[in-house]
Amino acid sequence: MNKANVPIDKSNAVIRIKGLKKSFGDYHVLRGIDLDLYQGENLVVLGRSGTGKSVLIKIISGLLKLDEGQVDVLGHDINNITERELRELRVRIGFSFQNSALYDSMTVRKNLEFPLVRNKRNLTKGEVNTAVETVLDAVGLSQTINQMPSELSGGQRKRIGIARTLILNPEIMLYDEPTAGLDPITCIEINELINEVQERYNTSSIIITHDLTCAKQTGDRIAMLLDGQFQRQGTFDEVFDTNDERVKPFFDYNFIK
Ligand SMILES: Nc1ncnc2c1ncn2[C@@H]1O[C@H](COP(=O)(O)OP(=O)(O)OP(=O)(O)O)[C@@H](O)[C@H]1O
Repeated sequence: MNKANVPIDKSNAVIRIKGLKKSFGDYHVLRGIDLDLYQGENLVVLGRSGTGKSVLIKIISGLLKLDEGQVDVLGHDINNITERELRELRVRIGFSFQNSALYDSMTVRKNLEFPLVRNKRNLTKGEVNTAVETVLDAVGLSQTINQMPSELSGGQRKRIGIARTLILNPEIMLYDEPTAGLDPITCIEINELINEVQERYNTSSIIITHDLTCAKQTGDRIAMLLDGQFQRQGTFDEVFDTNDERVKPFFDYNFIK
């Protein structure tokens, strides 16, 4: 699969992180993170379990306080922001969680309407319907509109979860292990969807994954978290062109060498 040729604006960082540190007691998880996410870019974050990828996402979305450093998201200093500004900022960020976080007792339509009705109260019924239909078309699942989540496959649930975040037209997408638990063909379809979202919605995304096929297919740039810092950054081939024993096993395991 060829990655879409989406223009990336390197003069415009939608997320700018400088010298970020975060510890829990004596455990120094993030030890001086520097990272920019550029407008239009898919940035893949790799790292072993427990290296702090989720902590990083939680800090970016204001769910966790940082200890030291500077984190700017869409022009807001996340450490100096009111609760109201933070709520408004979060609407501009789409989260795709591992478990898709759908409401089991609601149809696909109701699941998609929910964030819209909660965040944009003055929409007409017709506008809500159009938004639901547009976003379902974008994820290729128009036919599921009246189904319950329990009737969908894992891959379809993942798509509906992504549709539910897209319905608010986010500027930034944060994907937490988007292909975890899916079969290889569905993984490739989700990778393609991530690229379609980048193209169609003009989003800038951080994709956390252990899946190097996902990294290779979706990432314009790869950043690898090692010992609390992004010590390797670049294209997929640049990051893995190394004999570093902290890096090589990732590649060898994923591609069975
Ligand atoms: N609220 C918290 N209180 C104490 N320790 C925490 C807290 N949140 C995270 N940690 C610790 O920080 C470390 C990094 O956790 P994090 O969930 O970010 O890892 P991760 O890189 O996302 O791992 P995985 O790939 O397994 O999801 C872990 O050792 C975890 O136990």
